[in-house]
Amino acid sequence: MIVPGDPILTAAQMRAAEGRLIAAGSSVGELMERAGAGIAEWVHRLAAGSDVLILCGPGNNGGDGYVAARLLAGRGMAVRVAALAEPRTDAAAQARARWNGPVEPFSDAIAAGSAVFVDAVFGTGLSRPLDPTVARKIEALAPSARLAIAVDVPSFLNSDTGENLGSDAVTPFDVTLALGALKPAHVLHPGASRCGAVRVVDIGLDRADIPASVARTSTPSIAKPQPSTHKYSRGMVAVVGGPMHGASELAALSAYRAGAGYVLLLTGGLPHPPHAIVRQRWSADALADERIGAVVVGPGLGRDDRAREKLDVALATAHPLVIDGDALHLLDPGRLHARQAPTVLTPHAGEFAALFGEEEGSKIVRAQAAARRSNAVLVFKGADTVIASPDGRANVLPAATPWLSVAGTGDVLAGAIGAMLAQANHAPFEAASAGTWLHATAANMLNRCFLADELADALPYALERAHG
Ligand SMILES: NC(=O)C1=CN([C@@H]2O[C@H](COP(=O)(O)OP(=O)(O)OC[C@H]3O[C@@H](n4cnc5c(N)ncnc54)[C@H](OP(=O)(O)O)[C@@H]3O)[C@@H](O)[C@H]2O)[C@H](O)CC1
Ligand SMILES: [K+]
Repeated sequence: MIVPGDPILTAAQMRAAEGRLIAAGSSVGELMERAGAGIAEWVHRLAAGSDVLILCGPGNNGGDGYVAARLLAGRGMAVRVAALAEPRTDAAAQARARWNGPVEPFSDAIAAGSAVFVDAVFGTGLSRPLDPTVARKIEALAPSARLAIAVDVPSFLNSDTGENLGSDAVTPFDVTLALGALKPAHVLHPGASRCGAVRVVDIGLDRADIPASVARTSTPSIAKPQPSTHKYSRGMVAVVGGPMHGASELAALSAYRAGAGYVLLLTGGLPHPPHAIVRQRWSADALADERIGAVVVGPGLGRDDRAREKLDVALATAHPLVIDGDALHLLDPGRLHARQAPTVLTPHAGEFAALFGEEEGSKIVRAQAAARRSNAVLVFKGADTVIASPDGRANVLPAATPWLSVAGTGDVLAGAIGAMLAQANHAPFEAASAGTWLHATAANMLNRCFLADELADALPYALERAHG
């Protein structure tokens, strides 16, 4: 159901992949040549004849910069190079030696500026916060240039976490050329919002040979109904209601709009449109129907004893379960180990911290750890939503429109995931990834101040894209 997306590698995984290429006969110098050639190609295309300033650091990121400078000058472009420090690796020293032009001191380069700024100061080897004067200099150059291009990652970002190790200045690049593969800094905030357009430059890594357990979510492949399909095989979703009727109504509507064949809303409300939602009063045996493919509990549930009782009933069923909103406040994640059926949790940052604490590590690492601890699929929501499975796999959703930050969109997400989960053969990680993708894609299509109801109504258009 989910087509594997672009892999996202940590610095250690990149070094290991590089090591395997070297063991197979390549040299660091060759890899640097490929990286430099890829960068030169992009810079040549984007600079359109403008003069270029390349800032080089002491490691192999700087080495890539020297190679790109040589190749761009060879193509007749006006290139200036400035260095923060002398090269400290053999490959970077060789690349520096093959650059025939002058190397300006760092501070002079800043003063002169340039139309196109290429940041090759630090890449995956950044190991600590930047010296404030260095940070300020890089951060001054990027906005003053017509075009700012980062080699591998903007030099003030922790590649593994996306954390800003520069000053407090917000310095967005226009383009980031990720070498060999995406890194967490390209998809996790605040890093993701500093990278601009991210393009992966091929440096010869064999896709089959690099870890694919963490990837950017790609377009899912969701099956269309067939002539033999009936409402229960499309998926029956039960939404457990509570005192906030609107929230559970939204989740129910969204489950239909994401393709469910039957939606049961367990609430005390009187019938009202849309009449397709089957409303039934809550009772302890309301979830006994074996045809139910997924239960959504949490939107509008409340946090009182009655809500707790409903959550307990839902947890005790053998149905796949989406636990969202209020139910996350009532949940002891340790209890989920006893469940045989799949469980999906959809916390935002505050709910995540309340459930799992403020652990160290990137959002990906924290989501993976929480998934393992709770034996549930985690949808760790935010501008950089991470979906993690207890088996270690994780997907990071490409950035969605900030217009999603409006009441009710979480309820719509819970319903969409419920619909995916209820369909036959949809494993929970794939269902959660597909549901979040549909939700973000529908929001991107609207891309204006929409109501959560309208977001639910837009889901079929996103679904059409996933039908291939
Ligand atoms: N992995 C690959 O497949 C390839 C990667 N390439 C490029 O190489 C870089 C990674 O290169 P590396 O040399 O490991 O690291 P960096 O260039 O990012 O920088 C390391 C040097 O910078 C020093 N450092 C680190 N943090 C700071 C800081 N805050 N202030 C000052 N100096 C810092 C570090 O010093 P240490 O004291 O920490 O050792 C190093 O001297 C990758 O991003 C790609 O661009 C290859 O070109 C191709 C294959
Ligand atoms: K860089």
